[in-house]
Amino acid sequence: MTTAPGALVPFGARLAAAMDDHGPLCVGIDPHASLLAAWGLDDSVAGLREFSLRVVEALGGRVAALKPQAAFFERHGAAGLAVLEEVLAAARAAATLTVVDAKRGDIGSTMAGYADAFLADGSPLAGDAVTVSPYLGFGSLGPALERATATGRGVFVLCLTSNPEGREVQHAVGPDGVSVAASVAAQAAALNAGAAPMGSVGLVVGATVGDAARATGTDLTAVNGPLLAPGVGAQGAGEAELSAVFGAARGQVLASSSRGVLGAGPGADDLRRAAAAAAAEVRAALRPGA
Ligand SMILES: O=C(O)c1cc(=O)[nH]c(=O)n1[C@@H]1O[C@H](COP(=O)(O)O)[C@@H](O)[C@H]1O
Repeated sequence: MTTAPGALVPFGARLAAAMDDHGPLCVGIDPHASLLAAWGLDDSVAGLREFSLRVVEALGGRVAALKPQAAFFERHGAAGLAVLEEVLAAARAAATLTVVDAKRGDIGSTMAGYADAFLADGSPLAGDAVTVSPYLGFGSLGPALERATATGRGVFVLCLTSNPEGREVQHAVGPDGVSVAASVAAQAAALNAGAAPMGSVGLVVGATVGDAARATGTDLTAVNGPLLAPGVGAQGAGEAELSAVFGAARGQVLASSSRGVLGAGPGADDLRRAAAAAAAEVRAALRPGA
């Protein structure tokens, strides 16, 4: 891809390049208290900082993206948010894309506040993309979508989540006969139309959802945006599950694992080995022959 000097490269293009370079694996930074204990760290801000920065240090420049889960930082208040800021800056310095997993969603005027926090240039909490929730109506995400476009960032909209409870909302069918998930995917597809190599409006589709896309009439092949697939590793999904869920859409998938990789720590080499094994497994499912 050639780009004019100084031109904004959209998130979708940056992620596609990172997936080509490093394989389609994202590692989630989920500093559970139990993981901190297993690493010999306290469940404190100092432990949180040590854990998260060690993950960035070990895996920065080696995976397509890192995905810090905001809740584990927010639970420590301002000091925890300061650590999240540091983690995002460290990943940026390591030239590694970040997805802030915040799952935000609110009425449009408040969504603008979240867009300022997670998608604005100069915000210390802005990574390269953020996870958002469409359950106040897809249109309520407008301010985030506009801000992402303006700043070359991306969003991942929850579509078919990896937890079994998600079905009661996502599989529901509206008066027009279209499921909620299919409607979310179609609206993302419309926003990504014509983007190459792919657009910046991604979906979250869990690697554990089996045939949910077919069952809900959700056309993942038409999305033309990244499909973030959590559920690899600790939630039980692997090569077979990824192949079954994504089929012909597999080329757009960024598979994500948190505990499955983090549990191998604290040693940097152990983390790298676990990430490499996870990357090989997801590559076999998503890019066979690559
Ligand atoms: O948006 C997410 O990242 C997400 C969506 C989803 O459907 N399921 C899901 O597990 N996640 C997140 O992905 C991570 C999964 O962690 P592990 O189960 O440890 O790999 C957690 O941070 C979840 O919040």
